[in-house]
Amino acid sequence: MNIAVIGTGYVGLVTGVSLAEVGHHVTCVDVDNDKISSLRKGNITIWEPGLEELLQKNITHGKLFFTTAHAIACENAQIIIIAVGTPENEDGSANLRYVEQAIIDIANTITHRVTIVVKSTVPVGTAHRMCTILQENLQHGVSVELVSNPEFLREGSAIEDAFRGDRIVIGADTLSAFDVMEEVYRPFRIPIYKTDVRSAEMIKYASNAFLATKISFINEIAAICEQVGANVDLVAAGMGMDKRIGDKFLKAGIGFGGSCFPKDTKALIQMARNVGYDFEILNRVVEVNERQKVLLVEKLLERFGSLEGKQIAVLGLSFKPNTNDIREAASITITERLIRHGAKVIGYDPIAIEYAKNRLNEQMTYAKDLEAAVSGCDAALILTEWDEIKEVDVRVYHVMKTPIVLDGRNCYPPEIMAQHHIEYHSIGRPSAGGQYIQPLL
Ligand SMILES: NC(=O)C1=CN([C@@H]2O[C@H](COP(=O)(O)OP(=O)(O)OC[C@H]3O[C@@H](n4cnc5c(N)ncnc54)[C@H](O)[C@@H]3O)[C@@H](O)[C@H]2O)C=CC1
Ligand SMILES: O=C(O)[C@H]1O[C@H](OP(=O)(O)OP(=O)(O)OC[C@H]2O[C@@H](n3ccc(=O)[nH]c3=O)[C@H](O)[C@@H]2O)[C@H](O)[C@@H](O)[C@@H]1O
Repeated sequence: MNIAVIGTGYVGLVTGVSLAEVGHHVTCVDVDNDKISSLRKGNITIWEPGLEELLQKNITHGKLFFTTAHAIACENAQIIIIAVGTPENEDGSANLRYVEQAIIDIANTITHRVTIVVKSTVPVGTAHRMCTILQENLQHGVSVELVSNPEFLREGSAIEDAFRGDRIVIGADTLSAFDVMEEVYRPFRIPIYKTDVRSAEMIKYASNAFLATKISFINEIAAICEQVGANVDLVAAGMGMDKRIGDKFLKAGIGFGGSCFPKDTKALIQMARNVGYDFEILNRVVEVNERQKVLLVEKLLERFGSLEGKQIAVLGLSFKPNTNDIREAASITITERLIRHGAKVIGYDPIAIEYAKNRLNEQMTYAKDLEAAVSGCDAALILTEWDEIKEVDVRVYHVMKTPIVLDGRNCYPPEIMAQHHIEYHSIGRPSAGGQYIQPLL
């Protein structure tokens, strides 16, 4: 099929590449000239394992094209997928100006019947509202169908998610729209869940909010574990063995970041507020997360009293491993706070440094590797559980002025750190690690 994708951010690009990979003819359009010229050369801006190779392969095979002209992208398209950003407004609600502009761009361009797919995360009712705007701006005689098809991929494993996701959600009002979407996604062999448009829009927010709730829940359990001498990792493993609970998204740490959980939780709270409902649990999920993000700084202040003149290494800058994305990463809040308390901060990340440089506090400096980062430091904070950090020989911390490690991602067994005489503070675990008894299966 001929498919146009509007917006070549993270989601638009992964969508374009994966649809081309299964044999569709895809043209991606973006208003950002630099992005398009870089993508045409086969270069990606947000690093993702395997993405650049698939991009280059599909460009070379003539299945994937990039343009800045909506008319070129939409000319022969049977499907137009909207994958533009929906950032946060000041009050937490979703800002729809890019989606609205994309709809106008489409309306100004198409001269034939087409199915328009909203993949951007949008509040319930948006697709129907966009349909009205579209009808008002369409050229005479053209008819369109509007479909909601929210995206569930995760950064860092987007290719895996695109080809092996748990479900594809399609919200539509007509059987013909479902038929078209089934044709688009049939090659992926992923279960398709068909529903009405508004429910599809809500599935996206409810899913992200539920996952965020699991994270804040386990972080609260971690806070209690620290007080009562239990080990949150062992608790989560034991809970996760119950299939009704599941073992995913129960990793305690320094809270959730990234371009979606923080904004989507707030947007759902706002969506509820607009209809007079106070989403109490979700309010608390967000509050717990704000507290969790600065927990390591609190622990550091408790340990040192003052951070004035202290040299602190920050290990891991991206919001999670396997991406160079630092949007809403804990590293932003933590480095700001450390610098405000008078600390000197030196950062290290396996791949996010270049991306981080313009976005983190300008007083921060960067190291070429982990050893250089911690060398001579008063303390090291671990913010992202990169394999490189988890698998390092922990004796590297002996090059510090004082080997004090505050681990926001529970990367090491506390016993090992104790054996190597490293002062070690992690999340929700007693410093001796707690007793681990293998379950009898
Ligand atoms: N980043 C992620 O992992 C996920 C994001 N989502 C959702 O997908 C949507 C897109 O997210 P990202 O890709 O991260 O956004 P992004 O903000 O990184 O990229 C959006 C792109 O759209 C382009 N654009 C804006 N208006 C345009 C127009 N009228 N015509 C053509 N191009 C236009 C921008 O220049 C930009 O390159 C959001 O609603 C987000 O919530 C959903 C699942 C995962
Ligand atoms: O809507 C979106 O944009 C996407 O948001 C998340 O994906 P993503 O933000 O890429 O990353 P996650 O793996 O979900 O991690 C988000 C944050 O939660 C944190 N996290 C995750 C899991 C966990 O157990 N504990 C925990 O603290 C991570 O460190 C990270 O900061 C969802 O997992 C995707 O399904 C969704 O499509």
